[in-house]
Amino acid sequence: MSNTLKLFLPFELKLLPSLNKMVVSSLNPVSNDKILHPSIPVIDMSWRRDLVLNLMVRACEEFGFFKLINHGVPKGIIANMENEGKEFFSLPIDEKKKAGPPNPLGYGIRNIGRNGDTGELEYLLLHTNPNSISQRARSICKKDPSKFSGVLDEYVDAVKRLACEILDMLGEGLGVKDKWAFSRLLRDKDSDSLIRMNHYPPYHNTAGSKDGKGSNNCRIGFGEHSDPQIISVLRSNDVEGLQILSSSTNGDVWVPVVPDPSAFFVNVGDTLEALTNGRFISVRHRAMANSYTSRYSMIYFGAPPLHEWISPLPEMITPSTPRRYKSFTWAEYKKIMYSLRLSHNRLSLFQMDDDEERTDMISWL
Ligand SMILES: C=C1C[C@]23C[C@@]1(O)CC[C@H]2[C@@]12CC[C@H](O)[C@@](C)(C(=O)O1)[C@H]2[C@@H]3C(=O)O
Ligand SMILES: O=C(O)CCC(=O)C(=O)O
Ligand SMILES: [Fe+2]
Repeated sequence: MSNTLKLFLPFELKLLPSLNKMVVSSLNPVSNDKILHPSIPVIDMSWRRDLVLNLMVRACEEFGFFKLINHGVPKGIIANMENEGKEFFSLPIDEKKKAGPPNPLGYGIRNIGRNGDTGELEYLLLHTNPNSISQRARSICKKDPSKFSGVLDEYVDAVKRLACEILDMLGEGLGVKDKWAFSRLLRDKDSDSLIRMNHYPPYHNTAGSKDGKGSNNCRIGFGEHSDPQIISVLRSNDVEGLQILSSSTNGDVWVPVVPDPSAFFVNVGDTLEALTNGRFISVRHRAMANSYTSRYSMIYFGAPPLHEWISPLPEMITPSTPRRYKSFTWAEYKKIMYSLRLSHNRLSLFQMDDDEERTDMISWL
């Protein structure tokens, strides 16, 4: 039995008795072959703490992604947030455009970033700072800006708390001396964290099936990328679309994430990959717009303050795992990421070259 299978046994058993793979249809537009997909780790926050720590670390090492259930965020807070998003996206386009164009914050439609990326979506991208939210609320929700900012602040507060709890567990699970090393960056009053609400409007495929499930004629809602921050906590309504890229012996496969509105999905971001010296992987993912129903997602991107230096933690550097990434400030990383296309592997620009790695090894010894 593989280590992975042993580790994810509680939920693997529910899926398949003896294999860590499920046979499902690929949603990849270029292939409709039946392929083997690894199943996505599910972690129940009500399990024993030591088990949760262990599973989280393994999920971040193997997938950079996991589903979290029994997370403790009240349903009402989530429902209020989803309703604010739905209300905003149902406004006439001219009204919505008053909250844009994105700079990068604000309302955007189809255009993603500054370098020509597009997708079948509209979105609101906001800073999580309550002052920034209340200022933006004036152009987003003219009817009741203080209700809008109240709902967002409450959601951000709850999801940030969850993100910090996850990061503390990861720190402890990794055996990092300073187990608050990750969460401190999000708790900092100058943290550059963001909140994003995405709406993928129904895409009507007259040639395909009407339920949006049988069609192979998908459109990209949000193209392939990794999230640049430390951690992303995503929640969507009950409509499929999110896919993660998983590397296996068969090559890379797009694994469809079965939607679960009662759960959160957690992504490792580029910055956490750098902090863990590549032990955790920043998962590449995308969202498809292939349904007859609107898909709504909301994502909290936990980020460090702009001036913060990001370097692999000392415990993550050993003779068998030499230093992989150079130090950078979050401001520097952001500047580079905004000069690049969505799909660019921007963290690779900060990889140590062989000479630097050798010098670092010598100073370590
Ligand atoms: C094309 C771009 C959009 C993005 C900034 C970038 O230049 C490359 C990263 C993109 C991304 C992906 C994750 C988040 O949705 C996001 C807000 C982020 O921090 O990095 C977006 C950026 C964006 O939409 O502004
Ligand atoms: O909408 C989704 O499920 C994913 C969106 C995403 O990856 C992002 O906004 O960075
Ligand atoms: Fe993303």
